[in-house]
Amino acid sequence: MSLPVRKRVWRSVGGGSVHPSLGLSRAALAALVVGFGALALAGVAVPIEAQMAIYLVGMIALNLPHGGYEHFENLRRRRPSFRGRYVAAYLAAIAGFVGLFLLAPAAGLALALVVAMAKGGIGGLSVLDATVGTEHLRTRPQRALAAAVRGGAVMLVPIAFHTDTFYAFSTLMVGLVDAGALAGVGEHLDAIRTAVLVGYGAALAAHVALGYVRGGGRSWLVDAGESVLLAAYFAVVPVLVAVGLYFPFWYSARQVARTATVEAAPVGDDEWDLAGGDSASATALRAWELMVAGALATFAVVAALYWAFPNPFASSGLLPGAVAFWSVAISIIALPHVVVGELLDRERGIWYVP
Ligand SMILES: CC1=C(/C=C/C(C)=C/C=C/C(C)=C/C=O)C(C)(C)CCC1
Repeated sequence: MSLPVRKRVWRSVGGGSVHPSLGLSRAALAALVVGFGALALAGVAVPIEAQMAIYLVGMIALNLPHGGYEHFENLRRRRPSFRGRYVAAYLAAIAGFVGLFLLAPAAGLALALVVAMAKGGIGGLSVLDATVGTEHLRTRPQRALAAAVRGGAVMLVPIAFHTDTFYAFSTLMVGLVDAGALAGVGEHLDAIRTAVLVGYGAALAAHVALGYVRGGGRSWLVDAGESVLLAAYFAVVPVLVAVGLYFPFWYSARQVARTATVEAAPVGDDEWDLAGGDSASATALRAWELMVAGALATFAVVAALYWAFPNPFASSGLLPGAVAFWSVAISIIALPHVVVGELLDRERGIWYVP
């Protein structure tokens, strides 16, 4: 028996035509698995400086504008009063997360990992809902497991397969406030690695098996294939490159596919359209103005975060310091993406699927 979630119907609404970025995202990840797998087999190590540069370009230049665009798309045709509440809740969530990180940096780091996993997991499931359908996911717990497996690939798999790099950069991240906050964790790394490996492996196997038992079919095959591809990608590709390219080349590309697939469905009230206009050029100009305003607002938030942390670059060099700062900053900015944009927005949600 299937349980309704909101007004969602857990099936494709796209009438069979799915945006090409869905296929491209799969091809990109598979190519990276093969490429980095071959490098590893040949004993070639990718310099850490190059990895950090790839991470920063992927996460700042490519991922950030897409995050802003998702909010624009969500708010575009909503009532002004709703937009006002949304922005207020957004800023409150950011302030709360900063407070937590300042008071308890290890808990703040844990929340940052949860935010990255929730964005990848819940956002990824919505793409599946809209494009391929999710008939094989019959119950709420089964859907939660599906989201946890997709999201868990992003942070749990790297903990198990790139443990030392993960720990080193985690230490830098808490170092924005307290360089010693993770000192006690170092001696337990082997145990943590084993627990994560066993736990994640069991969750992945249970997810694939349950989907088969609960109906199988094409949606199960796609879901199982993508879940295994994500796990392989984060196991094989070095963690900074993997996370830095996952968000633009998988997350963002696939949300474009979701948007394109549900475009035909009613998405709000044209009366309030932020980008409305009498001509195509008037609409383009308004969209441009909104993008510039959004960029300046984001810059102001990032500047405030830089000012709020006692050691914004973790007392480290430019590249590692920037990776640590940006990872904390983007997680703080992305918390409301999940909480305000999806969980509190009962009417529609940022990963809208009718
Ligand atoms: C802990 C840790 C990392 C954490 C990254 C995070 C937490 C990224 C969050 C991204 C988000 C939320 C993007 C949203 O669009 C790194 C830098 C990969 C390196 C390894 C250790």
